[in-house]
Amino acid sequence: MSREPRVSIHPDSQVLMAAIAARLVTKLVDAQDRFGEATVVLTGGTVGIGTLRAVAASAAAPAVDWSKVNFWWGDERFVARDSEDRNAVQAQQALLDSLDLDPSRVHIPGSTDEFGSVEEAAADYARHLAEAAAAEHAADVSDGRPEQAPALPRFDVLLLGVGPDAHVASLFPEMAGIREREALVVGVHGSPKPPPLRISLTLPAINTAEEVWMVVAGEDKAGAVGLALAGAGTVQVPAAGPRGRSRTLWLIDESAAAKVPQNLVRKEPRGR
Ligand SMILES: O=C1O[C@H](COP(=O)(O)O)[C@@H](O)[C@H](O)[C@H]1O
Repeated sequence: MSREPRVSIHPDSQVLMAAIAARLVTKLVDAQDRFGEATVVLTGGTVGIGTLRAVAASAAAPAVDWSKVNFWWGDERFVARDSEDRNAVQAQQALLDSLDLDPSRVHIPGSTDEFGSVEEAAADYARHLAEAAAAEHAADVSDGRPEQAPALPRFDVLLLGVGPDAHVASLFPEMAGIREREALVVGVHGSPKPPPLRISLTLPAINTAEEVWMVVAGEDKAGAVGLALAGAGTVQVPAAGPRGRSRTLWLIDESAAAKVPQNLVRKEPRGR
């Protein structure tokens, strides 16, 4: 499979979110068949949270063993733990609270209730990721070879919304986070979109995912989507940077697709 993006265009945002939900359920079931568990990295934003609502409404959702799904977040807002601004709080309300999850598999970045600075919360999230990676590695290495554990667990699928300014996760144009090439998690100061303090995976972390799904709807996103797919620079257009190891999918609606280069367009039939 190619790391180059593939674009699937859906008639409107409702059809889009139902289609992403169906794909996500299938992906999680497939990963559980293969590995005995599945790992998803969630996004905030309109389509990200709407997709979780669509999963909650899906007749296929019980096909997933939700107690064996590992949840991580691509970014989180550094505010109080129960703030409605938190991507995790929105995800819990949309879906997670209605599922029979294993709480030890739900990895929410820290909040102002636990940490005095966004850097401490980012370091803690990186530590959690490394611990999960080490545990996964220990379970995998059966022949006793002393290989070094990776710093990140396997991400089967990683979802990303895109802002009108082309930000992904909390990596904003021209800011330090999108320029980061070493750290896997960063603390973000001065986010142009409130709230100003955030924790984010970086591109080096995002691009370890097996599949990256860019989930976008609305005409206010058309410019960002068009630039990202036309190959703009990642620092100026962060949405141009994400690449899954085996697949990069842009799942978008017609309004968001208005400026997509024609050679990349593939329209999904209504209802998919
Ligand atoms: O702030 C954020 O924004 C983006 C996109 O949000 P949208 O409401 O414009 O769809 C989101 O993907 C990201 O996770 C979030 O923290």
